[in-house]
Amino acid sequence: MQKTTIAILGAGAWGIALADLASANGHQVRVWSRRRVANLETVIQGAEIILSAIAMKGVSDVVSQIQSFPLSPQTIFVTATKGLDPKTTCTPSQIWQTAFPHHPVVVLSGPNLSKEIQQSLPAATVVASHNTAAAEFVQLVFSSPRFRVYTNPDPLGVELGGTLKNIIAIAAGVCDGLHLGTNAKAALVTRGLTEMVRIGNSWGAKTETFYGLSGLGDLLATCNSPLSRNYQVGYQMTLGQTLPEILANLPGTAEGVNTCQVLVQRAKHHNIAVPITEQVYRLLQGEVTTRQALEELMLRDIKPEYK
Ligand SMILES: NC(=O)C1=CN([C@@H]2O[C@H](COP(=O)(O)OP(=O)(O)OC[C@H]3O[C@@H](n4cnc5c(N)ncnc54)[C@H](O)[C@@H]3O)[C@@H](O)[C@H]2O)C=CC1
Ligand SMILES: O=C(CO)COP(=O)(O)O
Repeated sequence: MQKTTIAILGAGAWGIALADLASANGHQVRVWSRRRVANLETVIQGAEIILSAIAMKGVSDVVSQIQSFPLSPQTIFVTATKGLDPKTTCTPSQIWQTAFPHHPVVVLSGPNLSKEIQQSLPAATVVASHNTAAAEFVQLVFSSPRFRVYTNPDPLGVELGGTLKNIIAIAAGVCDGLHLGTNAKAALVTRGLTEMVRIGNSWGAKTETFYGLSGLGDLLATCNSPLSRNYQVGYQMTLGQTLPEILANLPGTAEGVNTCQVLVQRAKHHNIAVPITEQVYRLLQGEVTTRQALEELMLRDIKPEYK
């Protein structure tokens, strides 16, 4: 394909990994971060794709900065952030789409631990949009023999898969830290997926999306890897560290911590049962120990598997 100009916003682990993938495919890549000298307006000038790999806490601010700059009407926005806005509970793609209603917005999400991608290990991801042509264009830009990119027409489901699994990954870290065994881990991940589908459906996402790469795929990756920062938060809580201590030493962002808080609010408001999320929330708040959280989950009222 022809050379594309891509502006990558966010020079964290994921922004740099995506920049390297696009550069390796011969595209012209410019990276912006709040800590670099490059000016945001200059970086996005003339870009055919603006890809955001900014942590959730910075998304709204960067979106409003970009709103004041001139843009080509063809510019495609790609969002790779996995979080929820604490004020509005909106997803990052909803924030981008509201700010730029006439531009295509594509969600990029999948089982993509950046450290493995930086080691050139093979991986697959999903690009999802209501604008099929835009998703196919982004698919071409990033596809390579070591990065297999699928398209999907359910951006909300793809985005929520990547966002909601972070909470289950915290719980999985607890499960491994307490040495609860393989049966417990399988039960947690499976019931976690049920919880993700329940939340996703109430939001308007499709069930089948959660059984794909961006849902089950990302859940398997992050619930089974010490490379996942969210998993690390849960694991280290079993070692008796406090949340502020863990976060102070964590390499990068664990979005699940904030997502959990936002989700508990939203679930209460919409009357959705989220027992695992609730226990992770109470644990992060210091209201229960890891053992008490486990006990609360195991002693819930018995019920049918699907209801
Ligand atoms: N690292 C990974 O394996 C993957 C991460 N993600 C997601 O990508 C996002 C970024 O993750 P990482 O790069 O790993 O995190 P990181 O902590 O390494 O980097 C975060 C980036 O966001 C920027 N940022 C933070 N607050 C900001 C603000 N207020 N204004 C402007 N920029 C701000 C930082 O400067 C940095 O460039 C997260 O939502 C994460 O869930 C998604 C897939 C894989
Ligand atoms: O989302 C990820 C891999 O797909 C990265 O997970 P963590 O944010 O938990 O490190």
